[in-house]
Amino acid sequence: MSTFSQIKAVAFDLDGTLIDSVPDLAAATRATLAELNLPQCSDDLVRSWVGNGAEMLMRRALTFALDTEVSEEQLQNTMPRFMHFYKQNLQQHSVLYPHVEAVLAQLQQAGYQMAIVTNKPYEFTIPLLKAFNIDGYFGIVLGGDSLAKMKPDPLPLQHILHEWQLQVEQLLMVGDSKNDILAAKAAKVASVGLTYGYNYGEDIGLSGPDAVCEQFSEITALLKLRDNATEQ
Ligand SMILES: O=C(O)COP(=O)(O)O
Ligand SMILES: [Mg+2]
Repeated sequence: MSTFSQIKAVAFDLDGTLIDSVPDLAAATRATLAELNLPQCSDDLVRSWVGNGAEMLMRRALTFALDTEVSEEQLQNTMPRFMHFYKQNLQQHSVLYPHVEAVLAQLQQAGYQMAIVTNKPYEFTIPLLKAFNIDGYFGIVLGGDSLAKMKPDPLPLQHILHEWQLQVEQLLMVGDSKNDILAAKAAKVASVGLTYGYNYGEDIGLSGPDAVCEQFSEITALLKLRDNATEQ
């Protein structure tokens, strides 16, 4: 029996999995640093800082710009400015990755339950899903601040298992970061690692997901769905 044969529900990561959000995260980071008269950062640097939520992104940005550990006070003073700038432009430059919409539609049609498990703050997650018109696919949406702990902690996936009364063999986590794979392993659910996203510049295969995909459309083949998502 294949690892994926009993899957009934899929939990998707958001940034670097469904949406290439770095351009807008980077713009908000730069606007925040500019306001503080601090040195600027490239999209590539920001890409290497994404993965542990907005606060950690800003902590990494400030540590880079100040060239020293940032104080808790400075971080807490800066966060509202970053949140303000990002909220203003959540999807100006961000895009859905290829085939995302078609695959989600196909999975929905095939009867899979779908959820979002992101480390992004919840207040940004819903507007972003709505902006790309994919919010209707997800029965549960968890942001990094929705529960007491975020990925790589297993809590968000355990929450989904509990809410949907699933056995561990029935849930699949799909993500681009080792935080997704570690969370899946800790929750004892299967995982797929995507190579095109953000993983601190590391090879996602090194985290040991059950499968590695180069494109989102490969998920349908893993779940043995007829692959018509990309046949248009
Ligand atoms: O906001 C982040 O740092 C990462 O978000 P993600 O969990 O959707 O990849
Ligand atoms: Mg991600």
